[in-house]
Amino acid sequence: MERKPVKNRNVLVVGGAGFIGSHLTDKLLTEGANQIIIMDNLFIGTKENVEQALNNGAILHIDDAENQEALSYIIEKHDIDIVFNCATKPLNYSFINPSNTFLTNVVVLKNLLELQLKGQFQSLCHFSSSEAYGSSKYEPMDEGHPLDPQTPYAAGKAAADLMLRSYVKMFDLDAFIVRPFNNYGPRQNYEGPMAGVIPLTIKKVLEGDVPEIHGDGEQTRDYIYVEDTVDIALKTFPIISPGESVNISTGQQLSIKYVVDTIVHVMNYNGNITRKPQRTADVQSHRASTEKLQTLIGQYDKTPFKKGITDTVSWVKTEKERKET
Ligand SMILES: Cc1cn([C@H]2C[C@H](O)[C@@H](COP(=O)(O)OP(=O)(O)O[C@H]3O[C@H](CO)[C@@H](O)[C@H](O)[C@H]3O)O2)c(=O)[nH]c1=O
Repeated sequence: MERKPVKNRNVLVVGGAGFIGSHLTDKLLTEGANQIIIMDNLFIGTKENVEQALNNGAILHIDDAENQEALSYIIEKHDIDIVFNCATKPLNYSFINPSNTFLTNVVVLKNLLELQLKGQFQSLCHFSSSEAYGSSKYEPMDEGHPLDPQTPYAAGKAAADLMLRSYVKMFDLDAFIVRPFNNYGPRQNYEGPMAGVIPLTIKKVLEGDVPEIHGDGEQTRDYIYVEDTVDIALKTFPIISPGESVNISTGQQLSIKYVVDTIVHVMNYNGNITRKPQRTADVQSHRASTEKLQTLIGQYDKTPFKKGITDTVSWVKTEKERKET
């Protein structure tokens, strides 16, 4: 399968002002996409995330992709060729509003598939999540690993994946799935109950608060730096077949205890670390197989974890200072 790359094409990034979406938008600019359109409801995304992209010619529509009419209007207006779907609600929002989290993950993709079926655009790259696998049944987890979601967030991701595959089989659409494992890096939300362990720990240390480890800290994740994720997604874009999925990860398993220890070490923090009960329905262990990714794009030098953490700490610091002045 050969798909024309993004250069000179009109691209829509749904959820393009969010964490992964905004980095993807930046990367699309450097890859020479023609028009770059961002659609975001700013639920968790921010205008600041795309400030630079907007200065470089990207266009932002603040609107909700759960509204099919609004989505259709944007796609038609800008004569979109390719859609990247990065829209989602945070996993931790599952605790506050489970049905809404589930539905966002399903409805946005459903709308996109319906519009693609009507011929409104050519190609669809859907950003799913490793969470759709649930805890590992075996490791390394390849793309054939069962989908066994443990949260409504993950159930929405899994349902969306199945819907995409069925539309490809039945209607021969040009749509595929990239499956990032845990992303971290600049622009990841560090505020409040929806923040992930890396940005929240950094924020706590900066504010003189005590970082927390949930459970025994032995649960593992496969962390990848966000700029690597979007670079890899665009490298796979021209070659991955419709209906296929590919893991985006390092294949390196880190315990949460190791993650928190690395952050406090980088930040020279010698204070306490509190233990909290393990989060309900938490994934216990994740380690991805990167075999398929390597077959597609070859060897890829990923950002070393400590370097990625150092850059993330710098970003949170600068961002907090900017907000406080
Ligand atoms: C916020 C926080 C979390 N934890 C624990 C809970 C989990 O066992 C582990 C990782 O939690 P989180 O950082 O929330 O990440 P996780 O549950 O893996 O989910 C993330 O990664 C998923 C996979 O990329 C994404 O689909 C989700 O949107 C994203 O939220 O760290 C702590 O030990 N301390 C903390 O302060």
